[in-house]
Amino acid sequence: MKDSLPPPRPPVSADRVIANLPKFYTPAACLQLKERFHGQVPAACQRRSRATFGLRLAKAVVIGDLHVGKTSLVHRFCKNVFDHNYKATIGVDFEIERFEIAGVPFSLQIWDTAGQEKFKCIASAYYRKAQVIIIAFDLSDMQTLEHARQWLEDALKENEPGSFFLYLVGTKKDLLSRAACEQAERQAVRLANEMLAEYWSVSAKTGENVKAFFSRVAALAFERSVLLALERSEADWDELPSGQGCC
Ligand SMILES: Nc1nc2c(ncn2[C@@H]2O[C@H](COP(=O)(O)OP(=O)(O)OP(=O)(O)O)[C@@H](O)[C@H]2O)c(=O)[nH]1
Ligand SMILES: [Mg+2]
Repeated sequence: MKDSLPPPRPPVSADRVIANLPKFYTPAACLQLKERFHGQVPAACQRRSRATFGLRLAKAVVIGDLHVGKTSLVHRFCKNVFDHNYKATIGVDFEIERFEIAGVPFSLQIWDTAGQEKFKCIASAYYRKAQVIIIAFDLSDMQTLEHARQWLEDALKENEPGSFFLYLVGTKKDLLSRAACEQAERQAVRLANEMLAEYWSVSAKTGENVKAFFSRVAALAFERSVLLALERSEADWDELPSGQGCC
């Protein structure tokens, strides 16, 4: 009997433990202004807090022009590395990052896609059923921002509007002066508002805002999945024997 139990999961690292809703980058373009989880979320999680929850997962897909820094962003977050050399992504790649949010295990499956046109048809097959779409552009090459709308259209071919959280992320912040960055951000925030996206500026090279960004992504996806689960089956949820619910 004892042998059939799955081995216990190693604890998540301290910087993947999220107790409160991480803050937005700018109130000018954010998905939620509030700084706490929805009231029902901590309560629901606490009810099951001592249970061994089934692992919950959200799918996040990173898209955007070639060379904007999608792979670098994902590698900085998942492996804490940065490579100056450019190696184009072929098709797609993915990483899984484990979090503990409000005491509950939650994972982010991060799909890193190729920006090169010739790989687009392979990559777009992986957009489906994404809870999160991250459109990356290069702050030092504003042409890549102009293509963000097209990337959103591509994502909408595979997903219903409103079924995913949308983030617009300006990369390579380290390459710009403060004034140049502010100017680029003004343009990006305007577009983020039109697209109903949350805006972030990051640098994979220095690591600036990378953890904060992905923590925010994971926490908002988690909150939505708990609220949806509660909405869908409040009754089932309450009937589950302790230890078998999600939250
Ligand atoms: N200075 C600086 N360079 C960066 C940053 N992020 C990425 N780069 C560089 O930009 C180049 C492209 O980065 P990638 O992460 O490979 O770009 P990508 O978007 O994944 O490209 P594709 O896979 O072809 O779509 C590489 O030479 C990186 O070293 C950053 O934050 N700062
Ligand atoms: Mg890449």
